[in-house]
Amino acid sequence: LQPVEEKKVAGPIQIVQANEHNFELNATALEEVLLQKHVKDLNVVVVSVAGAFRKGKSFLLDFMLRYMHNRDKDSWIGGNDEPLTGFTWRGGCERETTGIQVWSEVFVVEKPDGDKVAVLLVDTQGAFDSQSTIKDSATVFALSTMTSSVQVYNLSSNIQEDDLQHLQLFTEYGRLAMEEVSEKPFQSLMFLIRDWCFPYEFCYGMKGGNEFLDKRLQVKHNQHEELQNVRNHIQHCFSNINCFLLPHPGLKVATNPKFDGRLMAKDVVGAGCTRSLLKTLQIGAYIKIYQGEELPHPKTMLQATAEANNLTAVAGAKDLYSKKMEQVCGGDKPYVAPADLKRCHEEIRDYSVSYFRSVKKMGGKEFCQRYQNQLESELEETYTNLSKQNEGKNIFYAARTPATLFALMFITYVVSGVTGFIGLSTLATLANLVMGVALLSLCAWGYVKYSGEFREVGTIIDEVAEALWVQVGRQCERREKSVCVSVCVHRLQSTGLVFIS
Ligand SMILES: Nc1nc2c(ncn2[C@@H]2O[C@H](COP(=O)(O)OP(=O)(O)OP(=O)(O)O)[C@@H](O)[C@H]2O)c(=O)[nH]1
Ligand SMILES: [Mg+2]
Repeated sequence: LQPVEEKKVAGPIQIVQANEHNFELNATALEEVLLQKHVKDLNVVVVSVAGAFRKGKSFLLDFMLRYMHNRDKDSWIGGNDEPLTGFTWRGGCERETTGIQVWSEVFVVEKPDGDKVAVLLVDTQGAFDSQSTIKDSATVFALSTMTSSVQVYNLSSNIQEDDLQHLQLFTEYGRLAMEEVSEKPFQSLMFLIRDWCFPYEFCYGMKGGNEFLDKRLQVKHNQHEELQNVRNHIQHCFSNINCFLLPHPGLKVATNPKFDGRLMAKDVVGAGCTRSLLKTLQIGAYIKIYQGEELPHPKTMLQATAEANNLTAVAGAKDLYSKKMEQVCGGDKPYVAPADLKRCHEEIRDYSVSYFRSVKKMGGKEFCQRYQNQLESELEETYTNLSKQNEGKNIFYAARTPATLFALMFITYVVSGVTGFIGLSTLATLANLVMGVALLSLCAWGYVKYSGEFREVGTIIDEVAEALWVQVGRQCERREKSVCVSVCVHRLQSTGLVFIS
């Protein structure tokens, strides 16, 4: 590839570079191509070719280049001895084109209405090669679809259902990155079917192609929903959809040169002539979106299905757990002893985990184990919530706060009486103050519980009362223990067997 500055001879320019599953835009190179003097003020028609790798995309673009150079001549297709040059293409099974390339020469074409437009040819990295992830393929396809006036979807021999499914996935990925999602986010799509072998059913070219496409994209009432969805999605994504059937180059092109590329090139160039220069430059903005982490990652079919299987099994197991626990400690069930609740939880948890394990899932052992761990921790969380709910049903538990406050009031009342009587007036005032606060808190707590307003205040009072309760409980326990120990010591001493100092 040649740098733009030294561009004397036209050639391919790498505008999107693929580095280790990351795509970077060479904005300067693109600007230089588009800001050439003779095209600066014209609308740009971007024609891009995308599809699976090794299917003759670059080869086709080179014929388009030939056509653009010789479109006034009759023999544009070139002689048998002329080697095909332009975007690099080659035979073999390994991928050739990477990232996105544009042809440095922008062709000025006059539309039938006399307006001039600049035509930019774009070659893209083939999808599904062995070095690209689904995300890489989706990114290249989506970027080229978003920025092109005509996206040529290069297919081999037929339109298969998986071709439509991939188109749906990739265009959805494109739509995600676009901010304003208008009804039809993309311009024209052309299915280009290479090596068409059934001219006796649908004749080669645009007419046969469109008839064939109508049949393929037809939505029927008795069709499965999945098939209808794919078709509706594609129809809703592009303002214009066409199809072109191309014969095998080895057989027909040589004998009937007026047919193949020329017709198609004319149609491609004639379509969607309104895209502006600005729109093309939006590639930069889109690339940033794809470099970020906001968009969901497209996945392989197996991975997506395995995730869906596992998530459904997790949801089923959780549902099972909730239903069974509902029967034990649901909203309308009375308080359960915490130990019993724990035992039930453990039984039901094991049951729902074994349900999860019994569901047939894709993805392998390790993958499923991850979801099982997730299920187990979610069940523990649900159990914690359920046991809190259960505690709330214990009326003694619920009465803890008012009981503590009452006790506090009673104690401070007695203390203030006694201290006042023996003349410790400061202590008596302090005790009175505490009693007042306790009374106020009790009133506030009662109001919160009755009205459901100011719940934060209620929570604070509950927490303070709980702390007091726990503290007093511990003190009592300690006292009980020390009494026990002293009783034991006393008994032992009285036996005369042990001497304890
Ligand atoms: N069967 C068949 N082969 C073709 C056709 N057009 C080109 N080829 C051959 O396909 C091979 C690959 O051509 P390329 O143009 O490099 O393919 P590509 O799709 O750009 O490949 P990548 O850049 O790797 O994605 C070459 O050997 C071509 O001769 C066609 O219409 N039918
Ligand atoms: Mg190529």
